[in-house]
Amino acid sequence: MDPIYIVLAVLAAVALVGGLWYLVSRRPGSELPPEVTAHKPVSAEEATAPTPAPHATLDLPESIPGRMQRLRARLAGSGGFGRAVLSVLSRGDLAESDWEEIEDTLLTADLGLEVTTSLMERLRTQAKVLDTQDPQAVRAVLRAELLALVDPSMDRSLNLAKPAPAAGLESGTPAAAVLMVGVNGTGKTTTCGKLARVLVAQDKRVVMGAADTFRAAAAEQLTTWGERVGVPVIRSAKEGADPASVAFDAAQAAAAQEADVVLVDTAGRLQNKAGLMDELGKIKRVMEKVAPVGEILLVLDATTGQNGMRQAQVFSEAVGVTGIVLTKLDGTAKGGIVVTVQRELGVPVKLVGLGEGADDLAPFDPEGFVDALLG
Ligand SMILES: Nc1nc2c(ncn2[C@@H]2O[C@H](COP(=O)(O)OP(=O)(O)OP(=O)(O)O)[C@@H](O)[C@H]2O)c(=O)[nH]1
Repeated sequence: MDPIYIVLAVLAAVALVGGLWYLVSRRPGSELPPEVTAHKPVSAEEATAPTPAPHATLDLPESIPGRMQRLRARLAGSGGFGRAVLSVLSRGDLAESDWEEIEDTLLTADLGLEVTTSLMERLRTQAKVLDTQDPQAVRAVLRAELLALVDPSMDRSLNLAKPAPAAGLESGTPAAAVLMVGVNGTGKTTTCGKLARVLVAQDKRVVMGAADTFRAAAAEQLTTWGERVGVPVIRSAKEGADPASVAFDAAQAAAAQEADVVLVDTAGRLQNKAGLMDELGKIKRVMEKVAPVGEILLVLDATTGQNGMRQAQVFSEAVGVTGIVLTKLDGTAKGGIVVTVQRELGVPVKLVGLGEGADDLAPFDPEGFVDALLG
């Protein structure tokens, strides 16, 4: 064949393949997914507007019995100290070295000196009157003592009653407001998302506010949770925007939408107590232009032990805490922090976080907790 015909045939084949590729790449659905295209610039008004709840199938929590069973198993993993004390007590005829072993175990579990001392005294008294060879009797005594320390009489329900509107509220009905406070990294944003998920499953209408304006990723993280559970998120486009203004917008949007609950996430990075008091106090004050804030949850990382306790004190002085969320209980054998934090702050542990998963948040149940500690 003449070489000119060969060249022409090759050119024609190249043109045909190129044309086909162009047509296929223009077909609907073959464009890049939106998350890898550049972000459209957002105005401040657009950014503080609620993100629309998507209509796609929403992510709902696992059934309650399934969730509780899984959580109990995970909690049992954090309960090393209950089982350890039980096994020493069951030896019968305890020598001084056995009592020292019990004391060390209780202190290591973050029960604190005062609680450990009084628990040791009570256990010693009980051991004198009790047949410590009987494992069931020993277990019953230890269970009763631990339960008394955890205090089942405390009211652990979340205050989600609809508040009376403040005088300044122009329209709408205010939602029950929950403010999430705590040091950075303790799990505030995650807890907001997990809690929203539980409330949505209870048919409550929820709005979330991303008042953690310190870290842009925190607002992104909350928005992702909002999309998963079908909850609008109020946020600001600007990193470092005034958190109080975002919290106010969230409370007002929730009132306008007649939502049941508004959950507001905050930052916890302030270097000093005065700054923290100012910021949290201001957030609460401006939210109360819409309605009183019924629940201020202090989120504490259970693995931080006594250091976490110091932070807890600062937060509770900065803003009146009404309940504690103890996160990361799955990652510690120091379950004693439940007792310590309740005694020091005088407020109940209301929720516990037992993992990073969306369903790893549970109401705190004293009996279930103590049983898990004892294995
Ligand atoms: N194991 C475990 N991890 C948790 C739990 N709760 C939260 N986390 C993880 O802790 C890390 C921090 O959680 P965030 O929700 O971002 O914490 P934050 O307090 O909002 O942090 P800042 O936004 O920096 O203030 C994340 O990796 C979470 O997945 C829990 O109960 N157990």
